[in-house]
Amino acid sequence: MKKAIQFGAGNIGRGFIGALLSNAGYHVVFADINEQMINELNEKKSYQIHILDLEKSVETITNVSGCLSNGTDIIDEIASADIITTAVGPNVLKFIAPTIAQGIEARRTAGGGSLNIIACENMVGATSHLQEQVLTHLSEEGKAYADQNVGFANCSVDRIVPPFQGDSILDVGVEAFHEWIVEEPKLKGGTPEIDGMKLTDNLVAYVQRKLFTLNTGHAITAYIGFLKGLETIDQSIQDEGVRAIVRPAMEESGAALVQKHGFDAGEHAKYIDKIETRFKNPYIRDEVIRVGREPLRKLGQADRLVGPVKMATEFDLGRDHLLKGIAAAFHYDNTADPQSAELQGRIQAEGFGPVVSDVTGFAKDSEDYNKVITAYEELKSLKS
Ligand SMILES: NC(=O)c1ccc[n+]([C@@H]2O[C@H](COP(=O)([O-])OP(=O)(O)OC[C@H]3O[C@@H](n4cnc5c(N)ncnc54)[C@H](O)[C@@H]3O)[C@@H](O)[C@H]2O)c1
Ligand SMILES: O=P(O)(O)OC[C@@H](O)[C@@H](O)[C@H](O)[C@H](O)CO
Repeated sequence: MKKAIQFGAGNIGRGFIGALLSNAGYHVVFADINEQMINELNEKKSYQIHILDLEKSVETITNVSGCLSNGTDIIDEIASADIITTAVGPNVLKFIAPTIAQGIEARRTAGGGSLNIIACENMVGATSHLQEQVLTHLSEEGKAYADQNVGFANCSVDRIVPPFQGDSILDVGVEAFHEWIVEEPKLKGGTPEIDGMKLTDNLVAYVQRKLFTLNTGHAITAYIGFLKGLETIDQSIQDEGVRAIVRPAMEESGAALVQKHGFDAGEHAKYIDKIETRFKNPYIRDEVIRVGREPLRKLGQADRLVGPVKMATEFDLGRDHLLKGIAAAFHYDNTADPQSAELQGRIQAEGFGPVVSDVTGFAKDSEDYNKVITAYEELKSLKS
């Protein structure tokens, strides 16, 4: 039987990618540092996915097991796997890279064949980033082997999967919508047959379309909602004041995406409509603190907030609402989130202006910089 390793037995790992792989006939080994989750997977060997949408249903996922990602068994698992996927968070890829490299070396020694690795993270070029990290841990022979036998394919991954309270810690609650688009030319040893995996040779367009529309709108909904004292995404997007920033922000990034990648403007407007409907889903409880998590990552220069501003700038297009969204992110003050605490600490210690320039790359007194400073002041009136 084919074997898949899914690094990260969290929401998207169990709620989407692991499930697709299991349904495609793979035995799925979830690799995680969460011992309780791993023990439970090995004991129950199955879990349930609750589709929480207008039409509800329950899907049972079988043929799964668990393995500690920081133990020793994982090396043998990698040596004999057909596909490796990850959903651990972009900042964690560097921690799993040495393990993947050891597994590739073991595979080489054992004379193993082709393997594909796909990092399913909200980040442009996540797999290429993982590949760079893995290469630093490989011997020269390991690098040559990987070059011949290991495909590192980027992807775009889309399904809203917030934390869920089920009968077992393994159960997940998901929206019905899902989209996984994988960069076909990078795959090695033929294309794996996985229902629900779409293939493209133009991945950057699809990753940016998703990250700069859904995740842009999601993050701005979370940050403005948080400022207004709202708890969930659906509450926030139903608030007219929040929607009045989020919708035009998605339209601004949309105009830039249409210019950049040649998407059909009418189709893109429908894509935005669908995303807004997904945010309004009343059957899932998605807290603004999950969607707003790690604000420094989200403010990164290729990420969902600054990324579309740069793209709009490239085509000399409007970006005022995106800039308001950036200002809202700088207001995100949640002591339970280490990156929020770091951001607020920096603003206190260094002053707001220097932090804006440093984090966003907007030059002091540039148009975008000045608009963020003004919006930051204006948004103070929303604070609950
Ligand atoms: N949840 C969603 O709606 C969603 C949708 C699309 C993409 N994503 C992306 O998927 C990734 C994971 O998000 P999530 O919501 O599933 O997060 P999550 O916190 O639910 O899951 C992350 C998992 O990674 C595990 N982990 C942490 N360090 C690890 C390590 N060193 N080795 C192995 N496992 C480790 C954690 O224990 C956890 O189980 C992120 O990049 C996120 O942007 C999430
Ligand atoms: O996972 P993050 O922190 O990059 O972003 C939070 C949410 O926007 C994200 O998880 C979405 O739910 C997901 O990208 C939907 O496909």
